[in-house]
Amino acid sequence: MEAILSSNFADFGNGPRRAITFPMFGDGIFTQDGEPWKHSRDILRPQLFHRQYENLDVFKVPLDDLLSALPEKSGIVELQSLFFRYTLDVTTAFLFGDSIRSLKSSDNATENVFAGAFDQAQAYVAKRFRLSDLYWFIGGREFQDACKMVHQFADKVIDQNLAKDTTAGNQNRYIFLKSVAKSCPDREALRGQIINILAAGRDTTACMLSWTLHPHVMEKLRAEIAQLPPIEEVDRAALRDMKYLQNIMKENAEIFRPERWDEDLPMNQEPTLQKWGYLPFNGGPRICLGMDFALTEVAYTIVRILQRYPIIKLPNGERVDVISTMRKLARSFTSSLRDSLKIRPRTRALTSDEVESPQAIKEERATLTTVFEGEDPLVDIVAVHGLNGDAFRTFTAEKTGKFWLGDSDMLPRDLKGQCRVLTFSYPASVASILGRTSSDRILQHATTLVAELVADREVTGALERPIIFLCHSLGGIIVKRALIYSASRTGKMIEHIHSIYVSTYGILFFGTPHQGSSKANLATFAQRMVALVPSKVVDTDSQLVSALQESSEVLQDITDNFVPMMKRFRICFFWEQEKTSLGVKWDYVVTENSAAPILDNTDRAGLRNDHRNMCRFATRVSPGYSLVAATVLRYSREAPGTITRRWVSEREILTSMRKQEAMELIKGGGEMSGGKAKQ
Ligand code: HEM
Repeated sequence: MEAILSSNFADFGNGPRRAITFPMFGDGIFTQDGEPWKHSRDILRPQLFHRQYENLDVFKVPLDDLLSALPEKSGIVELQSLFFRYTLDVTTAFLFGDSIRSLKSSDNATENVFAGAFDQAQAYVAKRFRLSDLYWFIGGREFQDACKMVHQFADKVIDQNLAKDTTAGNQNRYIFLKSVAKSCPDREALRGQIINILAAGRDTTACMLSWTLHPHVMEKLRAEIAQLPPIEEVDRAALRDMKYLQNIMKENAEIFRPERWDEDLPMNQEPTLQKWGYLPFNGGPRICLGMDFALTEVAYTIVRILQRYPIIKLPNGERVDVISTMRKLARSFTSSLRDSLKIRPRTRALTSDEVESPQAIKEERATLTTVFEGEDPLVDIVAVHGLNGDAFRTFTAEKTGKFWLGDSDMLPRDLKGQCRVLTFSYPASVASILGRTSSDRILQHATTLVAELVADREVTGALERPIIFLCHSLGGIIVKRALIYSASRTGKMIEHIHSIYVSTYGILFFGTPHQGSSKANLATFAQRMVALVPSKVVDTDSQLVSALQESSEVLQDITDNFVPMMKRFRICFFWEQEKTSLGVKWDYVVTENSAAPILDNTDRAGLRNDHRNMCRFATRVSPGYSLVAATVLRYSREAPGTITRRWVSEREILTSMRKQEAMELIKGGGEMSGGKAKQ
């Protein structure tokens, strides 16, 4: 490869490429060789320099159009075809200064007729490539008409854009077309360059986008996105610093394990392989001129999509599969996904239909994600979301996308980086928790939380590090259940499970229904959660009442069992100070009485927000943020001393329990042997 692409470059030409593509591409960088090619490269190189798109402005309008073409909350969407339109829109925005906005246009609008003609002409060109020297077998009227339409449209857009007034506030805006026009002798030459770049930048980037949204990488990618500054401040440099995302973009279809790029690959052992082992953008003198542009475009698009839809999954039964057969490849020059990329994006909980499907519930696995890790952490801060919540979204401000748990400018900064922050994710739709088997489900999530935490802390050698829980809404019940479970596990073989109870120092409850000692309050809470997200937990009103009754009994039992151990923990209760729309009326989802019972030695405070938004802070000066941060900081400072002492006494207690058990065994054994001796 190195010889063909670089050292012996001059010995290899384009073969029949020019003749194959000329009817569509005309005279441009792809179809040229020798001196004309060198000249094109000289003209185009400075135009594709990263300074021209450093602030990412060129991507913004097309990206807004893409996001508005996606379902608002949840649903299934065929994304790959939207990506093809999107990359056409981005490339035209870059070339002409204004995007053709094919994503906004109706199907029969000129923009989409052009997009269709472009596809058709390109499909012919791809077929001609397969026949190589016999390319002329493929052509005919349809091909000619499609090429003509592409040229006519390009001419029209060129005319419109060249005629545009640059004095009306646009003088400083860089426009590719105008810069290239200065170096092109005539219209044909200019049109050629434009169509060549359009073809270079569209399918390639659309396919890369489709590949990058791979189900394996979502969780880790979300955590990296959560570390970004507010999206308005993100520029090309910030995207290049996203190590995991950059690795994902390098990954190929067959393997898809982005972590391998951080490993010592055999490819890195040898200088030639190092340079020539990775060739998606070609290498040598004809290396892709738009590589950096494409990587920036993909990175920014993925970040914005995942910020809007933290959960993206393939619908049940859908697979990620590369189109590898020649028949499918004939459709374009790039490898797209088999048939389509259907995904299920979600901003909120599943819709009622999806809630019903047991598969929808099963699909989501419980997981623990580390979203921040300081150098020498003194505490583990563990966030647990509530009903219909999400490990990231529950703690992310909707407008700014700020994820205050992981953002290095928010909580980690207030704790001087001396913490680890983790967030627990579990299936939390109304149907997956409330209802007849509530108690089993809550216990299942609680034990998973304990098991995941223990495993993580064991692996990182931090089993005795203090823990502070931050829990929203029903997440507080899961944490209480987890602590009850952990407290009860003292057997020799399961002592590690007990470590969560021993290490827990503080809990911040945000709108958790502690009830104010009445089951009616819990039933009301459950009913309100159902009202917020209508769901087919049950079919009839009477079933609903009895299901919620049962749920509220479960919540009540957990609360009762937790009371005796409360004095052991530092606790702060936060209640919502704003009402939530519950369909027909506005009300508190959890009342102050229930969320913040007045108890000795506990802190309590109101937060100026509604139930859903009470643990979302857009900036450090958002109402309530400093209160919450100060509480976590205070607990983090106090925790290490107390938890170290607790571990010392816990070890003594456990040792004496072991001794006691041994004594009882010996005693029991003695009686037995004594009995035998008597016989
Ligand atoms: C993921 C996206 C992309 C991939 C994988 C890719 C890949 C490639 C490859 C393999 C070539 C060499 C083609 C050949 O000579 O046979 C190439 C050339 C080229 N690419 Fe890209 N490309 C991408 C995006 C872009 C974008 C977005 C632009 C412009 C906005 C662009 C502009 C060019 C140009 C101008 C050349 C011609 C270079 C020359 O012949 O000297 N590419 N690209």
